[in-house]
Parts: sequence; C-alpha cells; structure tokens
Amino acid sequence: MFVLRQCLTLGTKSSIRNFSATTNLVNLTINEDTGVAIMELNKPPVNSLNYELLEAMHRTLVKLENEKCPGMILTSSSRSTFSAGLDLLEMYKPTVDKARRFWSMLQNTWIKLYSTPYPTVAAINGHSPAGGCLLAMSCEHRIMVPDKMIGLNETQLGIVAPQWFQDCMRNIIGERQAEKALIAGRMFTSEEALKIGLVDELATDKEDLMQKAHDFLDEQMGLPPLARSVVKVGFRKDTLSKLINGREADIKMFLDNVFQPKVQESLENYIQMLKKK
Ligand SMILES: CC/C=C\CC/C=C/CC(=O)SCCNC(=O)CCNC(=O)[C@H](O)C(C)(C)COP(=O)(O)OP(=O)(O)OC[C@H]1O[C@@H](n2cnc3c(N)ncnc32)[C@H](O)[C@@H]1OP(=O)(O)O
Repeated sequence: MFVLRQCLTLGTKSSIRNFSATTNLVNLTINEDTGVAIMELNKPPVNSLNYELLEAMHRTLVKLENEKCPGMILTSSSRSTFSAGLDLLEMYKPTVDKARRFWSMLQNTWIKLYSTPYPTVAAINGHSPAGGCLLAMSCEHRIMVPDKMIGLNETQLGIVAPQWFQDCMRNIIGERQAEKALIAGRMFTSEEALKIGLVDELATDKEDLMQKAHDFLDEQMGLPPLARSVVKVGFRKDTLSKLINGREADIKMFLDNVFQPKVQESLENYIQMLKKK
C-alpha cells in the first residue's frame, strides 16, 4: 500500500507533500489503492477548534470533494481527546470581527462535513465534548473507544448549544433523549452513548477502531454512490437548509450571546478551572 501524506500548513492555501516540521493541523492520509482518506486532527493537546484548525479542516474537505474521495475517516492524533470542542479562547473577549470570522468558519466547516456526498465515519479515540461531539455527529457513523466521554455539555458551561448542534443530536437520538441530554448538558460515557444510539459501535482499542471504521466504509463503498449520496443529503437537507438560509441570523445570535457579561464570566471561570486542573 502506498500512502500519500499531505500536510496542511497555517496561513497558506497551498498544501505541501511530505512531512513538515511546521504546524500540521490536519494530517491527511490517502490510501492509493482504495482512495480512502484518513483525516486526523492534530492540534495538541486536545484539538480545540480554533479558526485555524477549522480552516484547515474546511480546506481538506473541499479537496476531498474535488478529488471525488470515496470515503473518509475522521479521527484525532491525541491519545486522550477526539476534540475538546470550540476553542474557548476564540470566544473569550474577542473583537467583533474575530468572533464573526470564527463563527462563519465554523459554519463553513460544518456545512461541508455534514453534506459530503461520500461516506464519513468518526473514529472517536478520545473525549468528545460539545463541538467535538458535533463533528462526530456530522459523520454518518460513529465508533468510539471505551471509557471516554461524549455529549453536548454547553448548558453546564452556562452557554447554549446552537440550534444546528441541537438538530444534529435530535436527528441521531430522537426528540425525547435529545431534549433531556441538551437541557442537562449531559456527557455520556462511551457505553452510555452506545446504549442511546449516540454512537453506533464500541471498539476495544485504536487498532480495532480503525479496522471497524474501514469495515463500515467498505460496506458503504459497495453501494451505488449517486443513489447513496442523494438519499444521505435528502435526509440531511432540512437541517442543512435551516443553517444555510439563516447563516447571518445564526452569526448574530452567536455575537449577541458571546458578548453578554454573564457568558464572558462563565467562560473566564471555566478557562481558569481547566488551567488549574
Ligand atoms: C458563548 C457563545 C455562545 C454559543 C456557543 C456555544 C457553543 C459551544 C460549543 C463548544 O464546543 S464550547 C467548548 C466546550 N468544551 C469543553 O467543555 C471541553 C473542555 N475540556 C475538557 O473537558 C478537557 O480538556 C478534556 C476532557 C477535553 C481533555 O482532558 P485532559 O486530557 O485532561 O486535558 P486538559 O483538561 O488538561 O486540557 C489540556 C489543555 O487544553 C486546554 N483546553 C481544554 N479544552 C479546551 C477548549 N475547549 N478550548 C481551549 N483550550 C482548552 C486546557 O485548558 C489545558 O490547557 P493548559 O494551558 O493548562 O495546558
């Protein structure tokens, strides 16, 4: 198997081949025989989603779509965490321009990931709170290692999960379970997440995780791709259209929220708490 590895670097639109010592926020590996892409988030220590990581993800997703990728595995290079969700520092005392730019890139990235014509699987090899859970929920299939936590915990931080985060959860676990989980900002263990259908399978370890992810893609890649993607996007179109047609309103909601003194206070306390851990 010949593997092509590409490193997406900060601040440049061009990708470079071969390994690079500079900041590789997303490691992309493409299997030349099958075409399957592994998109590995690589922003140590916990893949917090700042503008640069979201932009690197977006750029990778555009590339995969342009190159007619047959299937993609989303995973993380961190041993503990799939993604810690949105980078709290992007939301703590930002300027209006910075906050707007950040939120707009989050929207871009989610729209691309949620609507890929090719099959996607989240190989969740670590904790996956809030925005991390959103990324996993945006894939078609979720496989998780044991003894980690996943969920939309925003309420517990004194902030509100945006409507499209909520819609993604509702689409997967249903109205009643989603309402309960979202109101409480509940985090689920891997085992609990399997029970309520938030994840589809558990894996024993990273090797098993990747094997199961490949098995899922093999099955999907055996289906007629056009019919498969039309059905997929058909299921997702209401959730997608709500955001696509309401992007400006969603940005305004974010800006109104993020600059509330109470929200800033909650963020400050939470950041301090994480740093003291
Ligand atoms: C407010 C505006 C309105 C609407 C927007 C609402 C939408 C929000 C969605 C979100 O995604 S909010 C983010 C929610 N995320 C979290 O609650 C996760 C917080 N992090 C954790 O619980 C843990 O870090 C972890 C379980 C993911 C990993 O634990 P562990 O391996 O023990 O790592 P540490 O806790 O020691 O963290 C290492 C390092 O990373 C920093 N960090 C952690 N999470 C974030 C984050 N989301 N953003 C920025 N930085 C983060 C943490 O402070 C540590 O920093 P050091 O400088 O001490 O190394």
